[in-house]
Amino acid sequence: MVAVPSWAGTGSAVASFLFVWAMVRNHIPKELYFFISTTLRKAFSFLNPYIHIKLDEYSSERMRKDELYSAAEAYLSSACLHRARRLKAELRRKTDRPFVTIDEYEEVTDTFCGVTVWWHASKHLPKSTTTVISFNSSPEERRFYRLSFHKRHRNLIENDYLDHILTKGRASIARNRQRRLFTNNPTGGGSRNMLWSHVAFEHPATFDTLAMDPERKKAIIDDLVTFREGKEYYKHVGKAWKRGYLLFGPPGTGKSTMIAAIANFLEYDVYDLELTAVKNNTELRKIFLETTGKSIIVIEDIDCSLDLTGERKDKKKKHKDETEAPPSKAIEEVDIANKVTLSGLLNFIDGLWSACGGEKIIIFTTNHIEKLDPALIRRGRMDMHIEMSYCTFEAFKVLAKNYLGIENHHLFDSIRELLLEMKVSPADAAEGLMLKNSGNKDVDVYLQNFIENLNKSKEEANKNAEDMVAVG
Ligand SMILES: Nc1ncnc2c1ncn2[C@@H]1O[C@H](COP(=O)(O)OP(=O)(O)OP(=O)(O)O)[C@@H](O)[C@H]1O
Ligand SMILES: [Mg+2]
Repeated sequence: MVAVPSWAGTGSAVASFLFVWAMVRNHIPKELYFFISTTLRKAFSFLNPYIHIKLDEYSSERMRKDELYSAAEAYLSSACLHRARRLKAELRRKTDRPFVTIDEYEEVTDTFCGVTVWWHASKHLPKSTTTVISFNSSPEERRFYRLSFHKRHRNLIENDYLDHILTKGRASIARNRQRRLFTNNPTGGGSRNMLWSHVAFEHPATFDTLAMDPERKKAIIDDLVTFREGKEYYKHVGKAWKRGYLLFGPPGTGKSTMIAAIANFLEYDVYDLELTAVKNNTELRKIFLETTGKSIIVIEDIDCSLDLTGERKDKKKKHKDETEAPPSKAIEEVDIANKVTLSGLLNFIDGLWSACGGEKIIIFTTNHIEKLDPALIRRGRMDMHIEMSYCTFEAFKVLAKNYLGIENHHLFDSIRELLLEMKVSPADAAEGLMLKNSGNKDVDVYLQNFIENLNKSKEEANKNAEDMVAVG
């Protein structure tokens, strides 16, 4: 362990002085006490070339954990842990791995641009510890770090090193945090305080395992990277830092799998929003405000969630059907108070509120893009429309690699031909390639079965088509 340098020999002199000082301080007038202590502090700081910066666990203005403290904690745990002898491990809430950091009263060194600094972990003990025995954890206990360095490096440390700590610490926190999958609780019910419930997000899908045309996959990844790194750009052009993706296509083509792959790629949390459980637009806004940055807000099967197109169609119908009595204004107002409307949803996506809380991705999925109101999915709201299609040969190759571990095979040509003629969803293709617990791991057999099944489906499809023609 390395300690902040001190002068040999002065230690015992200072200790004796402090002892005498503690004895006499209660017997001298207050004014004299303040005069002596101020003079002594000045003298010590003149002689001591080291500067100390204290990083408190809780910020003074709000009773919440200070971000710089948390960043320093994560930074020390990832960059300086190997130099510490006394460590502390704890299982923190919302994580599934022990978090190891330096223990209290331990000191470690760090080097930045050739300059050595000292980090000392400590804590303020609660005032009551000496007199009261408490069975609760000490609520007054406040941990802090003291960062010490030579005064000639003051500019470097204050301007660059603290920034470095913040950036590296934040990155380390993002890397190690357990990501979460949220779902909204029904609003208007009993648990009004808890708008979202969550579980650990553990979906294993990645872009490597996603069966899709490689070029289209690359275009999506590039788009995501541009978004993730676009903080300054979005600020510069005056846009909220958010991006919308519309995933559309038949069932089993990988829309939900794509969402999981995006979340894993960006390391974002996922908020799975069930619109039918939201009472009205006001509740929707509250729910939105409870989401955090670095998150994906998903509305699956948006065409089924609500009759979002109904609002506009009803108005048109009302004009056409003049014999029907118009609903009273009061009924209309009650109706709006009890449902999420298209305009409420549009506000949610890109109204003033949408810029709150950091970067966000909004994803809608649908099997029926044609049913959606164009206003909902116009560019700017849903910036990228991604069609998830039936299995192409390129997509099949990804599945074959994932499921069977092969990149080429003499039966691939026949499969290519069949996939050109047939509409097979990746979900069906994946099911056909899944190694069952039959003990038979022969790839030839699996591919042969796969081809046979495709041929059977083809024959059935042809027969159905012929029947239809005959009936017609
Ligand atoms: N493109 C794909 N790549 C890899 N696996 C896929 C793909 N599409 C489907 N699958 C497999 O099929 C299963 C179902 O896919 P998924 O739920 O993503 O389809 P979906 O498009 O969301 O369907 P739905 O419209 O019914 O919600 C997944 O668990 C996955 O194993
Ligand atoms: Mg789905």
